[in-house]
Amino acid sequence: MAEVPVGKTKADLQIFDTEEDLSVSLAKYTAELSEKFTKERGAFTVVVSGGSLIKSLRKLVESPYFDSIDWAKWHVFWVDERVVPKDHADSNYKLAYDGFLSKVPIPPGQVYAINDALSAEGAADDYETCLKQLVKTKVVDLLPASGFPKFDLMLLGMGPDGHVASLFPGHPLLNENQRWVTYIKDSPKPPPERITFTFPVINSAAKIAMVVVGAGKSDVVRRAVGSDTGSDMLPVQMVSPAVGATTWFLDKEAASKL
Ligand SMILES: O=C(O)[C@H](O)[C@@H](O)[C@H](O)[C@H](O)COP(=O)(O)O
Repeated sequence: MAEVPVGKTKADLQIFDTEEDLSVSLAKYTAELSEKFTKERGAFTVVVSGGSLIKSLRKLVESPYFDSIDWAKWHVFWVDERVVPKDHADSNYKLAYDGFLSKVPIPPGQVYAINDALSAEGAADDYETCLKQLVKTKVVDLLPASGFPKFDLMLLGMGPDGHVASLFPGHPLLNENQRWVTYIKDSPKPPPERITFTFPVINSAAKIAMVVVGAGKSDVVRRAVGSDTGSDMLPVQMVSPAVGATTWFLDKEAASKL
């Protein structure tokens, strides 16, 4: 595993021959963190994105992880969600439920979907209120230095334009530094209305896994973890945990321009 400078911090870089190999390693990494945080905190707070990431979590529902993980300690959140009903084809909840959550015994009350009856603004407020409550009850950790929630693990994907969560290149939301959860109504990637964690929350996480697969992302991977810094800072280049660590899981196509 190589350590490379990314933004202000260093990140571990793992490159796999195939996405299949990547998914095996991602399951091992996640299971080890589940054990560590469950032991340390009595809970494991996991944040997922939408997109291809969910498919790459498939090994967690297989042996040996299905049996060894203490699923009852898991609390699952979304780094971003589309403002659509939970049974809509565009829903990140539905994607994660169908591909992962329906196959593991996480207590349903510990799976924090957005309130799909609300507007984008209302759903962002509601999700932030829910997180604040969970910080109060110490289910979610707090990073005292930042005053933002410190999730144990964020499993993030990256778009071919370098977006993470629903934080898109050049968008004013990149500079949001007060809110924990905010909303966007003009997402360049459809559907347009979404809610998203902000950078201060992402960068307060204990561990971040950036999971990126395919040749279509190789240029942005080079900008993000290579020496090619370019002019404008891409959202993915702003992923820079204050006290935590980032691990990149790349297949060889995504890493082909490094
Ligand atoms: O709701 C979303 O659109 C996602 O959360 C988004 O941020 C995603 O993670 C990236 O776009 C990567 O998606 P792919 O891995 O499918 O390219």
